[in-house]
Amino acid sequence: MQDCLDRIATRVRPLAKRGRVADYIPALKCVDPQRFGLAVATLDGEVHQTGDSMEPFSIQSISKVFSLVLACNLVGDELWQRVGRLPSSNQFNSLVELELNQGKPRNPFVNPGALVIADLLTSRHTQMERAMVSLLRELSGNSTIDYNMEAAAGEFATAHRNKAAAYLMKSFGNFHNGVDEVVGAYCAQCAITSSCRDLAVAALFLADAGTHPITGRQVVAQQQVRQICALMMSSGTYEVSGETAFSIGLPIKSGVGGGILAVIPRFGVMCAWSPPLDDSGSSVAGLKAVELFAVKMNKTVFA
Ligand SMILES: NC(=O)CC[C@H](N)C(=O)O
Repeated sequence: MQDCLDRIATRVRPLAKRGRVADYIPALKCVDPQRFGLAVATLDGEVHQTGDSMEPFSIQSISKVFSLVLACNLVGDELWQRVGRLPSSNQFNSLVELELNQGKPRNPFVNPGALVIADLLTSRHTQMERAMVSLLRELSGNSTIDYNMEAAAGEFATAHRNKAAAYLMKSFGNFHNGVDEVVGAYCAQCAITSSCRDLAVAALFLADAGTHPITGRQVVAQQQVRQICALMMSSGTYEVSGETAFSIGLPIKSGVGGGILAVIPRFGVMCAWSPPLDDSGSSVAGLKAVELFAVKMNKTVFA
C-alpha cells in the first residue's frame, strides 16, 4: 500500500498546475500550491501516508460532513423538512435554486444547506463550532485540532453570498437564529484546520456502519451512514458529482482548502490534500489521487 501511495503521489503532483488556489477567502490565497498529502486509514486502525499528510490545512466544506453527522444525531429525519436531498447543477454558493424552492436548499453540502444545518446546531449548542472541534478531536485522537480564528474572521468579512443566502432563507422561515451569529459559526467550522491523517481517521465510522473502529463509539446509526454516503456520492463534489461518481465510484466530499475525503465502505477512508482547485471547487490532484487509488485497489461501491 505504501508503495502504491508513493507512486500515486509522484504521478498526480504535477496536475496541481492545472488548478487554481481559492482566492475568495483571504486565508486560502497564501497557501503554497505545491503542498500535497495523502493518507489512507483502514478499519484496523493503521494509517498509510505520504507527502504533507500530517500538515493541518483548512478543511472548509469537508466540515459539512461532520456538521451533518451532528444534525442527524440531534434531530434525525426531521432535518429533511428543512434541507433537500437532491443534487444541484449550480455552484456550491448559488442562490438561484433557493428562491425557486421557497428557501429549502437542495442538499446539505451546498452552502445554503450547510448554513441551515449550522442554524439548527446553533439552536442547540451555545457555540456549534466548538461542538464540531470536539467531535473531530475525539474521532481523530488529536486534541490539538482547532479552527483558525483569523481565517474565520477573514471569510466572515467577505461572506456576502452566504449572508444573502441566510437572509433569503430567513424570509421563507427556514432560518431561525441571527444571520451574523450563524454565518460566523459556519465560517469557523470551515476554518477548522486538520491534516489528511486526522481527517481519514476521524471519518472511519463512515466506512464501518457508523461505529468508529478505534474509539468504539457509535457515531451515527447504520441507516444514517447509508444516507450520508449517498449524499456524498450525489452532491459531495457539487455540480460535477455525477462525473465524480462515474470516474471514482465512491462517496466523496471536497473542500475549497484543497482537501478530498473519500469513504471506502468496509475498508477505510482516504484523504488527499492539494490546494489548486478545478472550476467546481475541488482539488485537481486530490481527486485524481483518489481515482488512481480506487482503480488500482479495485475499490468502488459498485462491485
Ligand atoms: N466548497 C467549499 O469548501 C466552500 C466553503 C467556504 N467556506 C464557503 O462558504 O464558500
